[in-house]
Amino acid sequence: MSSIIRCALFGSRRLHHPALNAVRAMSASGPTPPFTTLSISQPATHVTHVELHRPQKYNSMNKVFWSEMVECFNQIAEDPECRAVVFSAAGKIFTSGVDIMDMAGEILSPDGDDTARKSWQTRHIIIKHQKTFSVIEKCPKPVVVAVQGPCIGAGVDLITACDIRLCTKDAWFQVKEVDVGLAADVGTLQRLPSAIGSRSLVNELALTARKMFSDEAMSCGLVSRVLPDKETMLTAAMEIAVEIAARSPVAVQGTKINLVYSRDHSVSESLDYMATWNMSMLQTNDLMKSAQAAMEKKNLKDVPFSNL
Ligand SMILES: CCC/C=C/C=C/C(=O)SCCNC(=O)CCNC(=O)[C@H](O)C(C)(C)COP(=O)(O)OP(=O)(O)OC[C@H]1O[C@@H](n2cnc3c(N)ncnc32)[C@H](O)[C@@H]1OP(=O)(O)O
Repeated sequence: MSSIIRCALFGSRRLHHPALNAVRAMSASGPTPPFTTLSISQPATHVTHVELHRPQKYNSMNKVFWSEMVECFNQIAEDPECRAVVFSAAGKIFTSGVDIMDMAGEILSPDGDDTARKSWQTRHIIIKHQKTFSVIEKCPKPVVVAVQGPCIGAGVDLITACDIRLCTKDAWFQVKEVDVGLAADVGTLQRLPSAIGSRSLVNELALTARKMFSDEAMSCGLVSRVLPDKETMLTAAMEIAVEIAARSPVAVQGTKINLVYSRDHSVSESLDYMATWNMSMLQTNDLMKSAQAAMEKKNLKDVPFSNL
């Protein structure tokens, strides 16, 4: 386990279920050093909570956020203690997207003596920023995201890289990029179509930048639940994360990896990948432990699975 995550975890109270107690432990007072935009805690066994913490700046994404996310999720991916993640944002606004004041210089004035060099540098910058959300998808631990209020621009890029999306009744989503003169370039156009399922709706949202409110987000499948307020939503997110974390990490992480793979490949390729995956993963002790617990009608939360 990395020193940053360890410090974050052991610095916070170690609570177990029920989810409500865990949610109380989730209200962070500020970012967890050395991070300056993220607060990390362990509200329940094997569950890591990552909170975007710039509420005074509408949780906008400044330069340091884009690299801290990569550092944070790479550490979570490597942390055998973590089996599920809740991602949320402090305050009343989930995010207002990219921090326009902090980021404009980097995006609009790339270094380079000529167009070729400036273009090369710009390409490098875009790819670097794409990694900020791709790390969520590449992390084998499932990520439950909880959205309250506005989720704008890069916020949509972020949530579409997560595995399970919940929101509050007052949440709204906006693919804002065309309003600020650019085509969204860090994940929305690539991931939103499979998150929603209707190409026509994705096209409408991305081409007009109209706001989509929580009832429509629910009916089109962008979120799987709408909760009345933030506390109820965080409780629900925690309950889901605790359920996931109670199950075999071999089964859970294999499921996430194969779900992501099958989204991007044919059924035939995905079945082939699955067979290769499970030819070794079926040899886990967790299979027998889980089957025995099912036969004995035992709660999986009481079955000890080794860390992966
Ligand atoms: C290579 C990287 C690629 C990444 C691309 C990402 C693209 C995007 O994210 S596009 C979206 C960019 N964001 C916006 O356009 C911001 C939209 N903001 C809003 O819609 C509203 O501000 C909001 C709904 C969040 C809040 O509305 P409210 O009426 O409550 O407040 P305002 O008076 O509008 O704003 C208050 C001050 O906050 C400043 N602000 C808000 N958002 C941002 C932001 N993203 N970046 C920087 N500053 C922001 C706003 O300018 C006001 O400042 P001031 O006038 O100094 O009080």
